[in-house]
Amino acid sequence: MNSLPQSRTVEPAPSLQELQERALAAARPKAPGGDAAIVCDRLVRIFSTEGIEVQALQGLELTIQQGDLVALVGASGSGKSTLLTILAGLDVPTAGTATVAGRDLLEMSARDRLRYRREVVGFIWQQTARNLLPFLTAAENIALPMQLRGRKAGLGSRQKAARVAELLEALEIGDLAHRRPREMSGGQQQRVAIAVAMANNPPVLLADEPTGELDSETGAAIFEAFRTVNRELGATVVIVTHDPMVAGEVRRTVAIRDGRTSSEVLRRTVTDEHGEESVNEREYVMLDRTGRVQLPVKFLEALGMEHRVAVDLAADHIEVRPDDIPGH
Ligand SMILES: Nc1ncnc2c1ncn2[C@@H]1O[C@H](COP(=O)(O)OP(=O)(O)OP(=O)(O)O)[C@@H](O)[C@H]1O
Repeated sequence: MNSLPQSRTVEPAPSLQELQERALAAARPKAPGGDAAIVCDRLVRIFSTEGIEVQALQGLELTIQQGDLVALVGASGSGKSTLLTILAGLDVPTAGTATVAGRDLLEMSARDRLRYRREVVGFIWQQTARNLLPFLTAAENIALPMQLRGRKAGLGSRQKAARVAELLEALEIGDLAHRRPREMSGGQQQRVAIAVAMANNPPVLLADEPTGELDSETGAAIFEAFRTVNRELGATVVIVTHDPMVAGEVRRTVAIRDGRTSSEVLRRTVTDEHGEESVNEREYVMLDRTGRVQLPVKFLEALGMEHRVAVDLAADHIEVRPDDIPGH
């Protein structure tokens, strides 16, 4: 893992007018999360079954900017699907706040929730058969969410047909337009499912293990389809995955551990002085508002750290060392 190169550019001193404008901008009230597409703050979800409580989310914090393409990873049972179903409006958190495209997920009425699921988020399940209606063709499946939107809010029939054609072309599935799901492969069904999820042009697209039932080559093609949707249709895309290929291709991978976001890997393409491009990768851990961080297990194991560690403040960083007076 390499750290990002330090920039040595010296910026010219700002003018008085620029300083005044900056001060005014800083004083203006800000919307929570700025222009973020998704903001979760201290999100908690507790399931109670037969007197046993499971804390699936334990104060999760997450901000995803508009236009981002993010992979959510984590061990089985860490809370990924719970988070995704809350963001999809299919489940309600026990406590905390969650905002998607400006909608407060805890404050929505049943009617708002239905509209939210039709217009604000698109969702793709792992099970290919669950995403499409078996008796409709691909084109009919894609048109259906637009029809369900109702006459008042929806498009006219010519506009709907144009949108279906646009999605068929963008996802390169024009040849499947008149096929029913049973006449398509699993990968083809998932590409149609992405088109269905994007039919009403939602700002956010969520997918739970979308390549889980596919071989790696087909999975790569599906991932390319998500990239197309992100780049060409402008959707913010969040994919829960175990697939190392998917996690290795996105700009940002967020790891969830025990119901909290624990670490992140950010990737950037950097160009050196010879014009050579390379991917720079850096791992970050999350710092919550009480100052807690979850250090990577592999780091702790490498230095045999447990229970108590020594911390010191240096000029521009904090040092964490193994306990230097064990036994006290
Ligand atoms: N409806 C439910 N009722 C009771 N417990 C649940 C429910 N849904 C999830 N859980 C529990 O919450 C925890 C988190 O589950 P979740 O499905 O979110 O994990 P995950 O990270 O998506 O796992 P996987 O990768 O295996 O899908 C688990 O302990 C799970 O058993």
